[in-house]
Amino acid sequence: MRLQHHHPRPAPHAVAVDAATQGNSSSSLDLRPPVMINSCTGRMGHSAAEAVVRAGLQLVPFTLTGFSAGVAVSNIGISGIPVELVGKERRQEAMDVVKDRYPGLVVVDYTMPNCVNDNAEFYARNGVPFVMGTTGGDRAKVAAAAEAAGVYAVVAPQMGKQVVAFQAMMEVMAQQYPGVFTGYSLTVTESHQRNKADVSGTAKAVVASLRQMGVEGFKDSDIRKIRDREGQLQMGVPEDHLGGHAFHTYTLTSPDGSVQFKFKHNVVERSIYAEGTVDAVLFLAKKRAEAAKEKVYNMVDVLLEGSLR
Ligand SMILES: NC(=O)C1=CN([C@@H]2O[C@H](COP(=O)(O)OP(=O)(O)OC[C@H]3O[C@@H](n4cnc5c(N)ncnc54)[C@H](O)[C@@H]3O)[C@@H](O)[C@H]2O)C=CC1
Ligand SMILES: O=C(O)C1=N[C@H](C(=O)O)C[C@H](O)C1
Repeated sequence: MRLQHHHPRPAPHAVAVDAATQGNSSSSLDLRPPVMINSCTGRMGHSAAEAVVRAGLQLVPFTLTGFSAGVAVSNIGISGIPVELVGKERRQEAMDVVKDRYPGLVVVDYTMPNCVNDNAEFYARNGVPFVMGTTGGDRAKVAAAAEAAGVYAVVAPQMGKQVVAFQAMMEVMAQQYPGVFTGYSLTVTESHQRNKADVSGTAKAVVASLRQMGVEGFKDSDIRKIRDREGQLQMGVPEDHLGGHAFHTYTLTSPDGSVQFKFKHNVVERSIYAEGTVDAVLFLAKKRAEAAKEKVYNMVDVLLEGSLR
């Protein structure tokens, strides 16, 4: 494994451009941090890594993986950049190397719901700011780990600007008109690619706002999760996007059935989240440079600050 070898600190092209045009001040470097993405082996991690490169930020050429030691997997390439895979058994060693070679880095996590808390605690313990894009886990514990370590973090199940704006609108509606949908019944259906492990984190967030608007008796487990091809096609997912989509429909019906509201957000592919991820990284770098008192944010905070491009 190349981790053992000493490499001179790289001079990333994007940072070098900044340094040349902005007088090489430490703040210009801080505001465009190197980014480590865990895991570039996954669909979302791969897409976010491409967006990082597109944005001219330096992609750290190491990525944590869910593969165990001994499993034969080869390293991967992101937009022509070779990225070395690091199994869990060597992740601390890798993080020590990465922190040394890429000072000021920000970490992005797109892994699996079952490792959200372990990963958040790992980043917090290492004092590295992180964007937790992975859904699931105990979200309060993720925030608590970052707070306790004094580490900046954006924790959000949804990074897509326009969907985040919809979430924000629902939060505002809940604050302004609590109880407006009292007595209404709710159904929620979401469809994602077949191997999405958990129920939509975005749907859960929107349902939380709908509860504040008066919807009663609706549990997260009532969200209808579609993962089969037939159900996906029936919901209107284009056939060539069965492998990468996020369709959501929320239906509110009045007690006598005379009024119905439907909210939908349908996304194919992953670029909307990947671009939002870069915005979250830049937002965290800014918060760190400002030494902001608040440490833990969500994407609505990023949107409200005008930091979503
Ligand atoms: N916040 C947002 O806007 C979005 C969030 N997501 C969420 O991101 C997560 C990942 O989604 P996908 O990329 O589609 O899944 P995926 O299954 O394609 O990728 C997950 C990757 O994580 C790796 N992994 C598993 N355990 C790991 C560990 N302990 N350390 C490092 N890597 C590990 C796996 O090997 C796999 O390559 C899901 O929770 C999904 O809901 C997805 C899209 C947008
Ligand atoms: O796994 C996905 O794909 C997505 N996950 C997020 C979620 O669970 O809300 C965001 C979006 O729905 C895509």
